This record gives sequence, structure tokens and C-alpha cells, in this order.
Amino acid sequence: MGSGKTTVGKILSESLSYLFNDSDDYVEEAMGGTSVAQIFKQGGESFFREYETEALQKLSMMPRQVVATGGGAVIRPINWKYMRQGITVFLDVPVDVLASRINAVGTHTRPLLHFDSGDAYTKAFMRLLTLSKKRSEAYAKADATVSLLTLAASLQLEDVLDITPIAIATDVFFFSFSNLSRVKNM
Ligand SMILES: Nc1ncnc2c1ncn2[C@@H]1O[C@H](COP(=O)(O)OP(=O)(O)O)[C@@H](O)[C@H]1O
Ligand SMILES: O=C(O)C1=C[C@@H](OP(=O)(O)O)[C@@H](O)[C@H](O)C1
Repeated sequence: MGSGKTTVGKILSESLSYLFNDSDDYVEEAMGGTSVAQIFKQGGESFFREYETEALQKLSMMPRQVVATGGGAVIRPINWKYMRQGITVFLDVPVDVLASRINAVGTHTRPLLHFDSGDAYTKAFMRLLTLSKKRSEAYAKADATVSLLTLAASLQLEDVLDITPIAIATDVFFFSFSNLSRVKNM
């Protein structure tokens, strides 16, 4: 959540002349415009995960597109069957950066990070830390990991906050290119 999948994915899709899709948007459309936050409220996380899997299955049948999945899509093994129809890239962003970004945009669209009271940054940080530990093995299944810490070092930047989305998209492009031979329909 907040790693830049949408921001970077849109840049990548434009430069490749591919379509861009966001699996959360796809779920919301399939639910007649009900927001992800509302779906969580009405049916809980497992209900949302069912629709997320269905969305990934449908999206996996479409060629020439960049998909930003929800950050939790990695936790269901069945989702990998669909995501691996393409090249999978994990954007590895330090948790404090994720929490700052989420804090800046608000938590209303991200129910797992939304709390009715308390310090929003600290609560989001703690939840993101727990989730990133719990999911680390699943994220490691991606074809490529683009780590902002590694990228900052290679660009000789002191702060990951100085890395532009275009620089990240370029890195994702090169990692993806080296995996192209595995994937049909690109
Ligand atoms: N490299 C970046 N530098 C600065 N802000 C970024 C960067 N990538 C994303 N953001 C900002 O962080 C927030 C979350 O990004 P988003 O692309 O929606 O993440 P995700 O789709 O992974 O949840 C947005 O407000 C976006 O503008
Ligand atoms: O990490 C998660 O479990 C989730 C991430 C969200 O997507 P983003 O990663 O686009 O915020 C969204 O799918 C839902 O709130 C659950």
C-alpha cells in the first residue's frame, strides 16, 4: 500500500503503449461502483479477496497491459497462477516512506490502515510493519524486486525520497525486459 504501483505502473504503461489496469478499480467496477473500503466494511477482507482473485483471473487473460495489483494480492497462492501470466515486480519501499505517503493522502481508501482514533502516521507505520513482515516471503516470489534503497545507492542519492517515479519505472522496465522471454502475449 503506497509503494507506487499505480504511479509507476501508469508511467510504464504509457512508455510501452500498453493499457494500464488497477485490480482494485476492477473489483470496484465488478461490484457496481462499490469502493474497496465499503466492500471491506460490508463483507470483510475474505469477501474482498474473493473478488480480487476473480479480477486477477480476468486481467490475466488480457495481453499488453501493466497491472497494479492491491498490495495484498500476493498472499493467496491462486493469485500467483494469474499474476505469473505476466512479469511480476515487487516495489520494495521502506515502511517509514510508505507510512508518510499514506499519511499524506489519507487512509479512507485503504481500510487495513484506517483507524478511527490515534496518531494516523504511527498506526499506519505499525500496521505496515506487521504486514510487510508477514508478507515478505510472498513478495519474494516476484520475478524481480526493485528496492528503493538499492536504487538510491546506485543513483548516488542520499535519500530514497529523491528518487523520481520515472527513475523507478525505468528500473522496472529493465528488470522486466530481462524476463520477457518467459512470457507469452507481451
Ligand atoms: N516515487 C515517488 N515519489 C514521491 N511520491 C510517490 C512516489 N510514488 C508514489 N508516490 C505517491 O505516493 C502515494 C501512493 O502511491 P500509489 O502509486 O497510489 O501507490 P500504490 O498504488 O502502490 O498504493 C501517491 O500519493 C503518490 O503520488
Ligand atoms: O495490502 C492490502 O492488503 C490492500 C491494498 C490495497 O491496495 P493498494 O496496495 O493499491 O493500496 C487494497 O487492495 C486493499 O485495501 C488491501
